[in-house]
Amino acid sequence: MQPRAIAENIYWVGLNDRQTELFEGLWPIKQSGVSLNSYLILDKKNALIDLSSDLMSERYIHMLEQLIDLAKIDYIVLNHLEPDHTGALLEINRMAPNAIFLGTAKAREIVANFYDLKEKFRIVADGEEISLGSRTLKFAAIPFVHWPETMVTYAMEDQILFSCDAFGGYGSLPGVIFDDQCPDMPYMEKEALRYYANIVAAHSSHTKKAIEKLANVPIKMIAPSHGLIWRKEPGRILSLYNKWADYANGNREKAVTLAFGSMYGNTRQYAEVVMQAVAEQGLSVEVFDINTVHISYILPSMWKNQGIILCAPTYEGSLFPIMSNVMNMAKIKKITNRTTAYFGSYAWGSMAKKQFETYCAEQNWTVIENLQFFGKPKEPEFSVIPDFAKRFAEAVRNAA
Ligand SMILES: Cc1cc2nc3c(=O)[nH]c(=O)nc-3n(C[C@H](O)[C@H](O)[C@H](O)COP(=O)(O)O)c2cc1C
Repeated sequence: MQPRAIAENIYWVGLNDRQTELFEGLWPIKQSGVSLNSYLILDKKNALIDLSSDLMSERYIHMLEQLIDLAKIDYIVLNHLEPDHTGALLEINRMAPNAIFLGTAKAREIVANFYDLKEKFRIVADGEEISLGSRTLKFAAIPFVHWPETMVTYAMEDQILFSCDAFGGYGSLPGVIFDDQCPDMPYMEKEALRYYANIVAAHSSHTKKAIEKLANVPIKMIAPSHGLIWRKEPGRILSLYNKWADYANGNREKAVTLAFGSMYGNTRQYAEVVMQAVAEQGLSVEVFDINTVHISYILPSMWKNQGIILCAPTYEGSLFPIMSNVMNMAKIKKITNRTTAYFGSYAWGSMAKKQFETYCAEQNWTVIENLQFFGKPKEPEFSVIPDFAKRFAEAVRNAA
């Protein structure tokens, strides 16, 4: 894509990353892609806000050169030091010798260690303002959304919030950059939730604090570092992030995530019947076959839903390893206080039940059922499902 003006003399200089298979080495983005948004403000002093990855530096520099001689850049604002925004830093630094980097004190520490860049860095305080000439930039620290050094930059006269990873989402930009131009908002919002659950969710209390800190700031536009620029409805992405952050504390959807894995079909067959019974209790059930569906796509469902049912067999004395990965990731992402159940097949002896119990105690998950069956599920195991579904639905509905 080519640079686009988002306001007078303020440009989006972003790129779609369609090459990276796994964002952060973990999260599949091959199908959705992700945009790496950077912004250039031309004024008496010229400022660049966030950069791009090392993979993209050549194309990124080419984009910038359409707008400015890089030697004329005065400030480079580093809202966040993750390498998807800073990989191009050394190359840019070489081509923009007159630029001073701006960031928090923590950003200075990180930049010194990641890029050996110790000179040319000016620490900006929380709330500090810098005049570019006709425009003023104001900086606000939002630590741990999602690294400790993170801040946002606010263009005061234009009321544009350059929010970096906050309020961002996966999904490459579909030839347009604004929310009001996007042909498929439900898709972009779904990808924003996946991004939230994968990247931000574990830091939800900090996200809430950031949203509260920004509550009285008049915002006409939110320009994040990934995904669409929110021009028509900046309040929309703010309220979505607020809702998603609130799921950490309760008020989750009265709905169910059912994740199952199976080697030979016994557990899968049982999971299908459980799914049907729970759905017949009037709860919406989102089902994931963990053998093939990446955890990245399961986490958003687990994050928003109160009910989580896990079905997996025993493997080498333990829970099926892919299920252990699902549970471990849920733990890392601080998915706590859920209503849950486990079902799984085994053949000669198993610690799976016990492991599930221990896990639930740690995560403060309320266990409604924890049941194993020998080989193929049979009538006694099937007969308990209707009563389980009733108790489970009730517990989900009554959860705070
Ligand atoms: C590699 C392998 C390791 C297994 N390890 C155990 C085990 O340690 N304990 C056990 O009770 N069953 C074990 N089983 C048996 C499975 O748990 C059993 O076949 C179960 O019915 C599989 O469920 P599924 O059809 O849903 O895959 C193992 C099976 C395989 C293939």
